[in-house]
Amino acid sequence: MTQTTVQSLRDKPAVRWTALILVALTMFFGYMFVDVLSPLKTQLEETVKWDSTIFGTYGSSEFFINVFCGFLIFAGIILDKMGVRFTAILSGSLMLLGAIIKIYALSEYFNMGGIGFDLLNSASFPASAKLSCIGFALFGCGCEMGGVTVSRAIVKWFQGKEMALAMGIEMAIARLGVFAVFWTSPMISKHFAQKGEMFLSVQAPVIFVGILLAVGLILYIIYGFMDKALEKEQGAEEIEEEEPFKFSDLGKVFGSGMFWIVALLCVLYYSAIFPFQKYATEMLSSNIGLETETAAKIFSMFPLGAMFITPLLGAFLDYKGKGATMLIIGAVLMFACHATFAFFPFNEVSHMAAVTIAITAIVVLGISFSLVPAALWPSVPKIIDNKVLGSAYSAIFFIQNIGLMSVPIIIGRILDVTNPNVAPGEPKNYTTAMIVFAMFGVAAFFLGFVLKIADKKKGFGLELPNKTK
Ligand SMILES: NCCCC[C@H](N)C(=O)NCC(=O)O
Repeated sequence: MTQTTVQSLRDKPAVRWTALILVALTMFFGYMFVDVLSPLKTQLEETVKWDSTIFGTYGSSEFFINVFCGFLIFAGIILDKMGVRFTAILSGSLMLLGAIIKIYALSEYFNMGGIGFDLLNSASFPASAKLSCIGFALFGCGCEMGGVTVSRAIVKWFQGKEMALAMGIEMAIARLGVFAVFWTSPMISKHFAQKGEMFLSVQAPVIFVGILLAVGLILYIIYGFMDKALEKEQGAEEIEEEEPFKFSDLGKVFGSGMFWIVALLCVLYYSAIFPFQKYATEMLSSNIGLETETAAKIFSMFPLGAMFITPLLGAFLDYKGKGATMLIIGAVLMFACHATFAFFPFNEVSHMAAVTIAITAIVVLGISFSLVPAALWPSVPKIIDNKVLGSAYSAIFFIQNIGLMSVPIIIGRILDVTNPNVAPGEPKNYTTAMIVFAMFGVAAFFLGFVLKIADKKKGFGLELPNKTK
């Protein structure tokens, strides 16, 4: 007798990978938006008078609502209660709304006294920066909510299959967004600066990525149809993730010691990555004496390297394991890169040698940024009950966001204090700032060890492969 097995949508590779591409592309546009102004720090200093502290506050503002209003916790609750497709569309809408506000904040019309300018303007903090912060904070709600939702969507489609590979590819696509924006943003900016359109030189890159975010929202809506079809098909089948959210879930998450180790490792590691991205272009220009466009292109190798290696490491983790070890090595490499920029005497070697060493350090950071995310995120389902996974990712992001919010302000302040007489646009001394970034690597390294020991004792399987069939 022959038996026919009915394939579910998630069993069809073409369908589940299409679902992945749809959600990942929106994150691609989101990550472009996150760093759209990062390569333009010097131009912002000259055009809209943002000093390093203001720029740092702007960088931090992405996380204001997530941290101060605990939005990320709500995001987890919304995700658990309303499901992936509602949350995806909500997050895409918030990202777009934030982008529109930021576009307005950087417009010539607004900065020449347009609606809301007088209300927001003050000598110490320009209106353009305040309104950009408001827009970026709303965008940040959407982007982080999107991140949690995408992780959840991947678990939904890929659990027991190529889950780490899928997460790795999703992150690789997001990294490609960072790479893309470090090329396009200075190019668009230069085009308008050469025409003497100074406001457009900082606003046009934001408009460009804002349009991409509108496309991203459409992709989330299309994903929503796929998600609905999957749910309809699964019907009354037991679906673990569909359990309604209960507040006691948060207690379960926060009560787990392993959760805290992972969350602290995450905040320490990422605090030396995303905030660094905001300053990297100016740091490279200052340390090596490069033009903004060239410095941004050198830095773009960081996400590019991470993009190629993350999926490979995801696949390695699926088939071979060694997640905790990967986290430790990633922390060491991150320290090595930041320490190089803190201590290497770039001005005492030839320009060629300085550029080569800078590129090598950036590539090393890229490898680190492949190892850690590829191992960290797929580890969460191993230490946390599936039923509270949405809340767990949100809680980790919440703790991570506290670091991502604080560090840019701290670095901005350090730069202003350690460069008291440096005129806008002039090279800055980045030594102290880079030492701070390097210290995060040291702390992450120790936590990686704690995690590995705890895993060995409790047997969560962080060093084991993911693939079950
Ligand atoms: N918006 C930029 C920061 C994204 C932080 C996000 N919570 C995250 O950790 N994403 C995972 C990653 O490795 O990019």
